[in-house]
Amino acid sequence: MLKLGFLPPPPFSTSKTLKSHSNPSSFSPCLRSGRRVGRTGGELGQGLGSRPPASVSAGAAVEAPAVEGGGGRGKGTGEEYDAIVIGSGIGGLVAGTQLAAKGARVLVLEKYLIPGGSSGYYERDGFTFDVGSSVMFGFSDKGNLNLITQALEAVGRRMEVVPDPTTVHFHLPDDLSVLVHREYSEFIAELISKFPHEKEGINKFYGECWKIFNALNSLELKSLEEPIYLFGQFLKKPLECLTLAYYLPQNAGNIARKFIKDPKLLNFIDAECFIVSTVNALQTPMINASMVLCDRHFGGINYPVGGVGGIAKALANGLVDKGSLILYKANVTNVILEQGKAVGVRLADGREFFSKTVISNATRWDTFGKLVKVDDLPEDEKNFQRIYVKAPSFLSIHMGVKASVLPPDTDCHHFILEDDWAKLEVPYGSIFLSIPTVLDSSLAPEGHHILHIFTTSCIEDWKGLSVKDYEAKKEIVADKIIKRLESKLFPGLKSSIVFKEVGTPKTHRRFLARNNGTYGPMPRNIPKGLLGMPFNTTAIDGLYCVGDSCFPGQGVIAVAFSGVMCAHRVAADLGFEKRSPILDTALLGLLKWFRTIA
Ligand SMILES: NC(=O)c1ccc[n+]([C@@H]2O[C@H](COP(=O)([O-])OP(=O)(O)OC[C@H]3O[C@@H](n4cnc5c(N)ncnc54)[C@H](O)[C@@H]3O)[C@@H](O)[C@H]2O)c1
Ligand SMILES: CC(C)=CCC/C(C)=C/C=C/C(C)=C/C=C/C(C)=C/C=C/C=C(C)/C=C/C=C(C)/C=C/C=C(\C)CCC=C(C)C
Repeated sequence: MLKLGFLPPPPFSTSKTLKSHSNPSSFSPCLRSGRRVGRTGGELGQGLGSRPPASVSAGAAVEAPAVEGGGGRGKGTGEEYDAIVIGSGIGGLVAGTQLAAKGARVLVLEKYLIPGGSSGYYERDGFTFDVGSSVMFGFSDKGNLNLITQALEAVGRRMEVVPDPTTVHFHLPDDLSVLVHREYSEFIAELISKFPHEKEGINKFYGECWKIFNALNSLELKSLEEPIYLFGQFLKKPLECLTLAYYLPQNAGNIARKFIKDPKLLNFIDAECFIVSTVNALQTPMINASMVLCDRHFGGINYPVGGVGGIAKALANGLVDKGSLILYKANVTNVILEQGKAVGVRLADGREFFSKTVISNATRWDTFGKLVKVDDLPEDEKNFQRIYVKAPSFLSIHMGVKASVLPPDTDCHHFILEDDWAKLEVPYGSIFLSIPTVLDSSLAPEGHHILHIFTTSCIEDWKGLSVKDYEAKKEIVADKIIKRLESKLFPGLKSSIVFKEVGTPKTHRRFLARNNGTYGPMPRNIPKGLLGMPFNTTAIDGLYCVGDSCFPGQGVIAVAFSGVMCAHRVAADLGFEKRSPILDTALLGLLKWFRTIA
């Protein structure tokens, strides 16, 4: 196993400490071979299973101080925080920790038992599973775009990481197999060897991506909604800012078509974009495509030792160290408005907490559909819903398998689309597979590997079923996917399984509070790049959004950037950073207008 030595071992979360806490979370409620822990009903009235026992406390995973008995001024017992963050996904945690590091007093309220949301973890029978995918961008020791590393450092945390020598192994129709090597030159040489007639086009398209990545990487990243910073960057780096402004409304597919003619190679570019955006290249903003297509070679993909869940735990611990608070089992049902301004939140159990600002890490559909009670949806949100719809959810299969089933030198991440390019964006059409134990063997008992298999799936496919039919359908669908993997990659896979848990879009909705299980917005049609994507401020004074329904969209590094931007804008509004109210009005008005023409 290669070890990247740039960071010392984390003081807070080795795989050992992860495993020493008993079963703190339960992403998918169904246990192996029909073993179940009872049901609590809830939104999955059809019986997906249950959360872990209520006696399992957040403190088992994070040293969170208790915030008991309501802290609201409504109850006359609590303080007014600078900011309340609803939700502890990476977006919410980065916003919270950045603010705490600037000296603000923050309260993070998380519905679930542990932090992390879709970047959380759960443990079963000695296996530590990542809830979401295990491909981590922005986790290197280089440049300005290593936002995960920087977010941890802001609260005095570091994690040991293992570099992945290959980002992803594509297994595509017509036996096209492409390995995305960490070394850019090796990847380009491999791609050119498959498409020698497109050598120039390949170099030009990926070269264009580097132009954008280098511009991004040269900037100090803060809020694009804060004029003093934005105009300052234009003065310091005019060429880079103009480059970004030029590409902001463009998509990767159009640019690829300028340089590349071979339809099969264009299909490959679609697959490159699809794995990070769940849409094809024509619908993927060029800035986002460049970010991921280059960071994987610049900083590389690096896996945190002990699992992805360690990132959220470290951020939550860091937040507490900075004198702020995180409270679990805190289900926010309302944002409290006074004279049109957000001043606090109410929980399902009736407790109220008050603050100068409220930041929602819930999806925009939930923030404006459930948490904020206004008669009419603000124009900005109508505009957002005009341009974007909910991206599909996933069916995920977490498995523990005997190590002997994997050939030696198996890569960590695979993307499989067997025989028909037309199936790329169709539910269950393609298969994502991560085997994080290839990089960190401590995640599984000796002699075993973890396989996390996922494929796009829509909640509609899982509605209206009885408990029995729902469970049976999960088994049937999972079985088909496993058979496909058996015939494409790993003969004998089924008989090597020692643990299996299947999650559906309903599981994602229930345990991660994702609206319809979605992983963020996707454009309804061909978008104008990132131009229509809302930033962090909202139409409601004092209310901000953070996470994947904000600029720049889905992905851990993307939501980390949204957290950095949000914290900067909120800090300026709270007086922790410089601001100019006149320039604010002008810039926010201009950005709003850009969104309406997107
Ligand atoms: N490797 C990867 O790239 C990878 C892996 C996992 C996840 N992801 C990405 O992470 C992104 C999501 O991050 P995010 O930060 O936007 O959101 P998130 O879904 O991870 O976190 C939101 C959090 O808010 C909580 N929450 C929601 N409503 C609440 C309420 N009313 N009260 C209290 N808590 C509430 C949820 O329980 C959850 O913990 C996804 O887009 C996904 O692509 C990426
Ligand atoms: C304001 C205006 C108007 C103008 C101005 C100009 C300028 C200055 C601009 C600027 C801009 C900027 C800064 C921007 C930024 C951006 C960014 C940072 C972005 C980022 C992005 C990212 C992303 C999108 C990411 C994503 C990722 C993901 C999603 C991932 C995923 C993964 C997976 C799923 C994996 C797969 C797996 C397998 C295959 C197994």
